[in-house]
Amino acid sequence: MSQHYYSQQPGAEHDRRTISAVLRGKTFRFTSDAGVFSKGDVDYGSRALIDAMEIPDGSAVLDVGCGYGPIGLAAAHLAPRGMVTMLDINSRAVELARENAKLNGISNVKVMESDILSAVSGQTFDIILTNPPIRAGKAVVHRIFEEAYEHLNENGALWVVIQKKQGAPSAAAKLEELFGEVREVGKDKGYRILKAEKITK
Ligand SMILES: C[S@@+](CC[C@H](N)C(=O)[O-])C[C@H]1O[C@@H](n2cnc3c(N)ncnc32)[C@H](O)[C@@H]1O
Repeated sequence: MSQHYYSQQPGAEHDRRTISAVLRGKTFRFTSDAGVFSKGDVDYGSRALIDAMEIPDGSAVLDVGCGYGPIGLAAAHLAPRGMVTMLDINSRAVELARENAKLNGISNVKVMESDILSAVSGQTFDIILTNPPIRAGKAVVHRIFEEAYEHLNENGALWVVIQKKQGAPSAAAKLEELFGEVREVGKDKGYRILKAEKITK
């Protein structure tokens, strides 16, 4: 069975642990496990995105590739009257994200197993957040961007964190092709935060 963090069913032996992290002023506890992304600590890039993201209360938010949940759960904390949908292809990550919502007393989330955005067909969102699975390949990352564009409301925004050396320039080019314009709204070490707004004229 595959051991990659982006597998549907990671075969790795369990190695559950609970870590804590302060995100946007709230102390979260996250249970992580072998076979999920960044199990030992909240990923530096995810933190950079969490620090930069603007989530107006009441927003319909989508976190694509939620892992054990730091980005989506931080968004749910920032928008208590909003609803955050969290998706991941990895069934272990999905279970952990559900568990972590409970562990942190967060109820305005839905967590679903999904290949890209397949589980939310027909739904649209105000904000889509992603720390994309670079190791799954460029085709997957570009499909996430394409499907995100399709699932955004008018004036909605896609926020992406990506390392410069892992393809930020090519991601920005793809986003520009889809959205017409993309802005770099944050920079932290080698990470770039890109924001693309869906403005139809
Ligand atoms: C870079 S990790 C980010 C995880 C999490 N957001 C975090 O901050 O820790 C990318 C995530 O995308 C998921 N993923 C990979 N391929 C996917 C796909 N085709 N559809 C949905 N999620 C996918 C992986 O399982 C992984 O959890």
